[in-house]
Amino acid sequence: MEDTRRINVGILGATGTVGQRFITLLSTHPWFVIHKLGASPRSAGKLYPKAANWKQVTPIPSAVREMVVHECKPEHFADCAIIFSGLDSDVAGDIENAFRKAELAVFSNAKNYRRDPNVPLIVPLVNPSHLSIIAQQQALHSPPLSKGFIVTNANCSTTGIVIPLAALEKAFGPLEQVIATTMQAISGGGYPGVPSLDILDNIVPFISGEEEKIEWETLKILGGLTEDDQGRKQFDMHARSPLRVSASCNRVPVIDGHTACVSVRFARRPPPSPQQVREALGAYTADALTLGAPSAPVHTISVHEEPDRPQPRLDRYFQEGAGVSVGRVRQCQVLDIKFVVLANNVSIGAATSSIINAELAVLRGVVQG
Ligand SMILES: NC(=O)C1=CN([C@@H]2O[C@H](COP(=O)(O)OP(=O)(O)OC[C@H]3O[C@@H](n4cnc5c(N)ncnc54)[C@H](OP(=O)(O)O)[C@@H]3O)[C@@H](O)[C@H]2O)C=CC1
Ligand SMILES: N[C@@H](CC(=O)OP(=O)(O)O)C(=O)O
Repeated sequence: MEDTRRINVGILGATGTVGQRFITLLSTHPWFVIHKLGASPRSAGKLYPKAANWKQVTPIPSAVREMVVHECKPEHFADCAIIFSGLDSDVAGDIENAFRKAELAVFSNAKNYRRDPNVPLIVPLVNPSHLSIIAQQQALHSPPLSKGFIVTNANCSTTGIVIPLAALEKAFGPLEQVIATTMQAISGGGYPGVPSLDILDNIVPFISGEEEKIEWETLKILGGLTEDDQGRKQFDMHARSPLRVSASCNRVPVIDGHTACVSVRFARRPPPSPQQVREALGAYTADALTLGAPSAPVHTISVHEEPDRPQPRLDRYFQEGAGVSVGRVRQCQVLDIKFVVLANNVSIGAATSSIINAELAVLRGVVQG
């Protein structure tokens, strides 16, 4: 039977890089209907095409061409069941909290609440079960909430790295050590981003705060959600694995698509062979797909045999940007296995993850339409 649900959604930061991707994806979504748009006071009151410096390859969808942009105040969004946030992190903390307090369900791309012990940090192709902490977040809020909550998705580089790691952990047990070196696209910094004179003909070997985020977020995502003696849920970074992560981050002259070279040591000895790793990665199916999330990719990981893949220009649209591409799986002479992974930072690294997270929350009955 056809699923005919229609759920009104609002987009905060609708004029930005991630906000534009939200609009493009949501304009054809089977359940979600774009109902309200929000951005800064500079954009508020303007028709969307006047407020946004549209940078997508497809035109502004007709659904938003006549919409007026609002200030990001909950009263303008009261008739939305879901709020997607692509807000600048300088303002996301206070605004998202105000929306939660107003009993709105917020799905955020910003970093502000990722470390909150009652906020799930969800890469939808990895740990959707962490949505179960929402009830505790609502109960511990002052005053307690019945519908409002915040769910975050991960940093875009973390997302690309953690998906193959989850597949390896599922197939071969706990991981002990991970060393990752990223080559991150310019779009990761939002628009206009790094000045052209800094990034053309160049590599910038520093992205503020990025290495710490990859090293910490990976542990929260792959870690377990355990209960203490009083039945209180808590994220246990090492419940499932004794993992330690080291990241080095670089900005490179690529428009979209974050690449990472990753080396892994497994806890179990002997470790799997490169061929076993290839097979496990290719066989990985995210629970989000089996649970019925409409935006979940049919194939989570594309495994390349060619020696020169993945490449951002060729592989960033795999599964419309919702899957990740892995290649160069081989033995590592220091740890066990090494490979290269590419993820579309503005799709599965940002808007697509938020959208799948919201779909999963709807399927769990945490959000009502
Ligand atoms: N780009 C990426 O690949 C990824 C980004 N993220 C995160 O997503 C968020 C958005 O990133 P991105 O789209 O790149 O950033 P942009 O700078 O492109 O967009 C920021 C958005 O925030 C709005 N904004 C700024 N100030 C205010 C304010 N005072 N009140 C309300 N709205 C405001 C802007 O509105 P206006 O146009 O009116 O100024 C704009 O819509 C960030 O937190 C970022 O860290 C996460 C993963 C990946
Ligand atoms: N810092 C990332 C993008 C980003 O905004 O990350 P975060 O959501 O963790 O702040 C990049 O530059 O590619």
